[in-house]
Amino acid sequence: MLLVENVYKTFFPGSPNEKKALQGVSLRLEDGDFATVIGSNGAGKSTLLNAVAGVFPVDRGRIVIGDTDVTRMPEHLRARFIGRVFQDPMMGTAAGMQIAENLAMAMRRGKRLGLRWSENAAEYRKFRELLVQLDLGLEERLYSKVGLLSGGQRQAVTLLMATIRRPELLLLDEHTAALDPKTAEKVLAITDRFVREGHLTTLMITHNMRDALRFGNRLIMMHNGRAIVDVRGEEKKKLQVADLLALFEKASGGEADIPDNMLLG
Ligand SMILES: Nc1ncnc2c1ncn2[C@@H]1O[C@H](COP(=O)(O)OP(=O)(O)OP(=O)(O)O)[C@@H](O)[C@H]1O
Repeated sequence: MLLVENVYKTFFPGSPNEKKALQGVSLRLEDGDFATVIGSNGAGKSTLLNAVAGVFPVDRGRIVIGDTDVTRMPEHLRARFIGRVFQDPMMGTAAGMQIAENLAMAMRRGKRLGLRWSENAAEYRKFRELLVQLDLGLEERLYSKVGLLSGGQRQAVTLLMATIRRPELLLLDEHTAALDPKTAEKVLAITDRFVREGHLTTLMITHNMRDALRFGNRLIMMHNGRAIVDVRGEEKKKLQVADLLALFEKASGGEADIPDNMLLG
């Protein structure tokens, strides 16, 4: 469960560069909810994910993950509840380490690495099985350095790392935007499978309206630092891109610019 209650965040307050990024955003995800998040450029989507992850303190409001009020919890402690995948495939993995070492690190999130941490045969068997699920042939490359993988392969490994120990919450910030369309499709399919099978509570930012409609059981639209539309279930299933554009227009009072990359999706 994720509760975001009336959260505000202003960057550089009181200065000429003041930016009100979140202006009373509220939303609640139930266990297993998979919400896609769309919105115009600068709507506050990434800021929302960063606020939830604890990258910076919020000015007002409350954030609860599961049973824990994390509003004042520092990012490194919050990390034990959260799996994250960023847009940049270089960010989630350690390039100089093997795939197996990266996965071993993710298994021990927040714990000390034991002396024999890289020699656990049972664990390596498990890694191999998990890599088979990705269907990218990576099970044969357990000992390859992650830096040698393609962007899509790296994102898939990052996704595995983010979910290898079931997180209370999975945050995906345009995690396929930097990939070519075919690879993006593959990583999205893996994402969808992991989220469904793990019944993971998930927030996925996307610029692609089609993806926002195809995936998840909830769709949240942000504008001016607020969640202005929240459709779910059957209502979401019936939505088409044209309906989404109309909703966007109406909910933003006609003032939101729809980015081209959102339309192209
Ligand atoms: N760390 C920061 N310091 C200062 N301003 C920031 C910071 N992070 C975000 N902002 C500003 O807050 C506003 C919201 O940004 P945010 O990145 O959350 O939007 P977004 O909806 O993710 O947009 P996009 O689709 O363009 O990525 C923007 O005006 C942005 O410039």
